Amino acid sequence: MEAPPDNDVLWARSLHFTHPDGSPGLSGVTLAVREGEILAVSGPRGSGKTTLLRCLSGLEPVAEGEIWFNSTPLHTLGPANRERLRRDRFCWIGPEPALVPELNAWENAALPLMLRGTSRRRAKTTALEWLERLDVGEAARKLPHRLIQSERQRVSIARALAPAPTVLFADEPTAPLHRADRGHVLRTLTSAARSHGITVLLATNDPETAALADRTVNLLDGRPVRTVHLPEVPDAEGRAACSISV
Ligand SMILES: Nc1ncnc2c1ncn2[C@@H]1O[C@H](COP(=O)(O)OP(=O)(O)OP(=O)(O)O)[C@@H](O)[C@H]1O
Repeated sequence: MEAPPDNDVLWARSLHFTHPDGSPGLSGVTLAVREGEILAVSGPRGSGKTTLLRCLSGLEPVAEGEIWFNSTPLHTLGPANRERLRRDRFCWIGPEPALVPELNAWENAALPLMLRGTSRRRAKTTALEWLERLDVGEAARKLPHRLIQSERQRVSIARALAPAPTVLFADEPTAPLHRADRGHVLRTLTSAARSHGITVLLATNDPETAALADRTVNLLDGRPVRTVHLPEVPDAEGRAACSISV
């Protein structure tokens, strides 16, 4: 078992994952993510993007393969240590906002900071700054049920960025937003990541979203594929691009 190169913050080798009901999830995924990199994980619906992010973040233990976070082997950590690592170093944004219903917007956004030991006062200041940046500052004192879906998602994004995690896992983070709002929220997310050196894994099947990343890994049926561009051919059956497994 060999630790990954120093400049890779996350490194996975030959990951295999099968869902509890026997459905195939991942078959032999190998990838490296550099520190501060924004990596898009792209592919059609059901190609395994969410599964890959869940495995890399330690939410799902893999059946086979290795996952390294810096020099820590995630694949051999017990549940308590995995949980601690996830709390202290990772943040997650899902396609649906998942806020604590009893806490207002700023308290939700401040929660990960307080769990990491930041004082309530400092956590509140930081949370309010992030809510402002994401255009939901005015909703800071509202409970989640008084917010519309897109506001709740902005609060989820503020909550994920506020602690400046080492790695941010963002699974279709702008799915609940109107198309017109997506650009602003994604730019806020990517510029925050770049200015704070946050490494981002961004699952998306939207090419415009993937274009904001430094690099894209394409998945198909739980394995990475490479898109090969072929020269245009005049015949009607010719294809300009195809994908091959690598
Ligand atoms: N909990 C589960 N139990 C069984 N099969 C699952 C489970 N979650 C996902 N799958 C299956 O695993 C495959 C990969 O799903 P996954 O959600 O990772 O894909 P995805 O690329 O993120 O899709 P989407 O774009 O729709 O979110 C799919 O065939 C899916 O039906």
